Amino acid sequence: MWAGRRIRPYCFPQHRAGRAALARTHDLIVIGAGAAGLTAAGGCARLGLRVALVERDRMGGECLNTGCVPSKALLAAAHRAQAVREGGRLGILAGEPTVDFGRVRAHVRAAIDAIAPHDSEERFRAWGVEVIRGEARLLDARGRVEVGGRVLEAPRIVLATGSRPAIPAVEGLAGVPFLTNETLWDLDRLPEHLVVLGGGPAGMEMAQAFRRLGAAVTVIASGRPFPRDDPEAAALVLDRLGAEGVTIRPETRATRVTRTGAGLRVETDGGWAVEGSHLLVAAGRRAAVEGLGLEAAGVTVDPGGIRVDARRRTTNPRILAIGDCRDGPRFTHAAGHEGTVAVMNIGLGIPAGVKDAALPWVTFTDPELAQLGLTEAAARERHGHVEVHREDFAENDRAVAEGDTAGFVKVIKARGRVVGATIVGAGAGEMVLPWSLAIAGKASPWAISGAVVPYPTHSELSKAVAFAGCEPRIFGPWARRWAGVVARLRR
Ligand SMILES: Cc1cc2nc3c(=O)[nH]c(=O)nc-3n(C[C@H](O)[C@H](O)[C@H](O)COP(=O)(O)OP(=O)(O)OC[C@H]3O[C@@H](n4cnc5c(N)ncnc54)[C@H](O)[C@@H]3O)c2cc1C
Ligand SMILES: NC(=O)c1ccc[n+]([C@@H]2O[C@H](COP(=O)([O-])OP(=O)(O)OC[C@H]3O[C@@H](n4cnc5c(N)ncnc54)[C@H](O)[C@@H]3O)[C@@H](O)[C@H]2O)c1
Repeated sequence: MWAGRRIRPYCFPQHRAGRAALARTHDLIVIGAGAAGLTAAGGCARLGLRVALVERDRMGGECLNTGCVPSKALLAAAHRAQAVREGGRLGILAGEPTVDFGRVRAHVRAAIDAIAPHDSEERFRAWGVEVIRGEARLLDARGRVEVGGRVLEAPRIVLATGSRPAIPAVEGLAGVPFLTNETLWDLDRLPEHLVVLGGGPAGMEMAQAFRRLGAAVTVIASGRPFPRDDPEAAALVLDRLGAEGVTIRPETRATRVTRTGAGLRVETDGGWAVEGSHLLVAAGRRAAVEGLGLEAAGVTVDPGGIRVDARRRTTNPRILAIGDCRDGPRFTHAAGHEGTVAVMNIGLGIPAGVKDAALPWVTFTDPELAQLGLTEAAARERHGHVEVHREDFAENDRAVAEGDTAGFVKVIKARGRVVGATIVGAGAGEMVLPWSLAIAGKASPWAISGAVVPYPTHSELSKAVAFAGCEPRIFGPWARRWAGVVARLRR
């Protein structure tokens, strides 16, 4: 990719001797020890750079402590409860499960504790990272950072400060005790009736988890639930949630929240209202940039987060912003990937950029909802004419044998290239890899269709949908003509 181009190293200028270089305490300062910051700090330290990693709270950030890990652990417990409930369909009669919420919580805690050493201070110190506990603040545009009275200085800074829950402007909300992903895990009993504000992945995953654990759940979403996903795939998940008893009010905006004797009451713009015991606000995110000194450092913040280019440089090119704090998609794998891009830019001087074309995301409801690249609608808007190939789970022997046939794989091509894939169904998240490679141009549908895939697996769906696109060529006029010649020679 870089052949023939003169590479201007984007690494620390060790060659620049003199006062400024000597005053520098580090080669790189990383602020925030979540998925993004840990990847950047660890990678650069392992290349031999002097790295400071500043964290004001828990190592591992949101994903480990209040996001992906606890939510997936809670969903796992909820899915077990549902499997017990639904066993009768396959002849296993167990009835309504007893949910011991204390033990569910212990399972969630144990999952966090088991993964925590991976993100621990000890692990990063062993790689040579100086882990500093405290709140960091940029002092100027030159690369000076203050933490607890100590001033650090480095030629490059990586901002990886993550995001916080966005609290919508709803009358009365500030006056009632509501939950967010930061406090949800402290609940010591199952809510009787959880009202969820927000129909994105965070709200919908928790809606299904709490419903399956036995709570009544109502979701209020100001727009279409799963707003970024393929509507047909989203409808399939919404149908399942509805069948399980989750009440969903789409296109409904919460306007007022008041306390009631036992809980709270949420009023909405349509005049409809609901009373619940608990309220979970999962209405999007805002970049965590308060008090960070961005103005002094010449770093611009847009409404969606810190403004960055493809290399994740901010408006101050010495300062990169990666992960949830910048404007863009907010996922752990995106944060980690951007950490790697930072290592390439800062550690190796390679001007690598982030390519979003094959970005996957998965919502871990049951059925799972996975999207890579463009949805069908987005592809039509961008490319005009598109080719769509689809295979239903109902056609897959494994899905039939397991009695779980809701779902499909849809692959979207534009000008012969795969530009997007939607997978909804059991284990959809585990099926993204071939399509990620196809969108990145590293595997062709032809290669996927020719792979030998074990029977019976859901992976056969990917092979089948790839084959559907190749079928006209395989059994087309040229192949038939050639087969005719071969047959005539043998007759
Ligand atoms: C409920 C929920 C479930 C999720 N599930 C998934 C999932 O299944 N898959 C997925 O891909 N994504 C998921 N996400 C999104 C994922 O958690 C985030 O995209 C990811 O954690 C972002 O990582 P990050 O490193 O950018 O930020 P963070 O993990 O938020 O880390 C930022 C760190 O910076 C620290 N910090 C901030 N300011 C300062 C400062 N001034 N000084 C020092 N330290 C500072 C913070 O304390 C924090 O530790 C989920 C999110 C939520 C809310
Ligand atoms: N499986 C995953 O990868 C996963 C899971 C959870 C969260 N996340 C990430 O975490 C972040 C946060 O997720 P999220 O679901 O909170 O955000 P989101 O932006 O995806 O969804 C926000 C939802 O809140 C609704 N909303 C906003 N204001 C409202 C109001 N006043 N009344 C009613 N509804 C309102 C919107 O209509 C939308 O449905 C996202 O960036 C997401 O990518 C990822």
